[in-house]
Amino acid sequence: MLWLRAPTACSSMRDVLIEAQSLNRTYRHGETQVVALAAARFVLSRGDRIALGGRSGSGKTTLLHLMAGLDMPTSGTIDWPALGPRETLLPGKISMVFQTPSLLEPLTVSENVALPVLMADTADPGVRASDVEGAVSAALARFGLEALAQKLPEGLSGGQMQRVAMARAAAGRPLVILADEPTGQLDRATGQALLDALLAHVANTPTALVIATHDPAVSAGMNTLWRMERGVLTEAGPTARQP
Ligand SMILES: Nc1ncnc2c1ncn2[C@@H]1O[C@H](COP(=O)(O)OP(=O)(O)OP(=O)(O)O)[C@@H](O)[C@H]1O
Repeated sequence: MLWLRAPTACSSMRDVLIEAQSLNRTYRHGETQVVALAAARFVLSRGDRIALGGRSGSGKTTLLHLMAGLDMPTSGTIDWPALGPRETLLPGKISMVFQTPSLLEPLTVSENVALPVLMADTADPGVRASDVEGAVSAALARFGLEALAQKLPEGLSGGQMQRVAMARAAAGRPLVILADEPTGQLDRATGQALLDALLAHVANTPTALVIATHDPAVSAGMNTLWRMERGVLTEAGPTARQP
């Protein structure tokens, strides 16, 4: 089933962060084609909390990369009405937590968290250095990383690296955070703590979250379920959290 949640009367194009129509992504291996995303339609609005479920290989990473503007569709359209052109999205307006380790090895935890905030600020010279420091300190505190701030990634556990990646994605307060199975390598308690910190960080803000996950506990923390099945995206409905 294809679907589109159209902007409602009380929402406007300023509320629509990402909108896609007939979005396709096909990978080619010589003569073979893999349809990773087929005719997807969706709207992501301010404040949305989306859990993106689906089996391994169903197309979740492909969808997240298209939403972030990291990849181009084979056909169809994707737009960021409230965010601007694709080349301006990362890392200030949209941030990504990748499935695989992505910290920069020569930089400390603190520097890794600061990097996207600094990169985003280059487009906004009005932001002061103290604002960057404040954003980094707040993110380190939020994700329980203060004691690790001066460590290099090589001295961290996998779970700690994932916390740093999440703090890095959240520090600059982007309008969209896309996270690709951020708790996949963590035990349940650690994963829940990471999700709780993220939800607390974005509480009462317009930031929209889309989290690809196989973890029912993560899905339960979101408001809406999207499901991928062999490249087909459906909205599976509200989670238990939704009134
Ligand atoms: N760069 C690529 N080149 C060729 N095929 C790819 C590429 N990336 C993904 N695919 C294929 O596209 C399909 C969707 O992959 P994708 O990584 O988006 O799924 P996923 O749901 O994120 O999987 P997982 O849960 O295992 O991360 C799979 O069949 C995969 O093999």
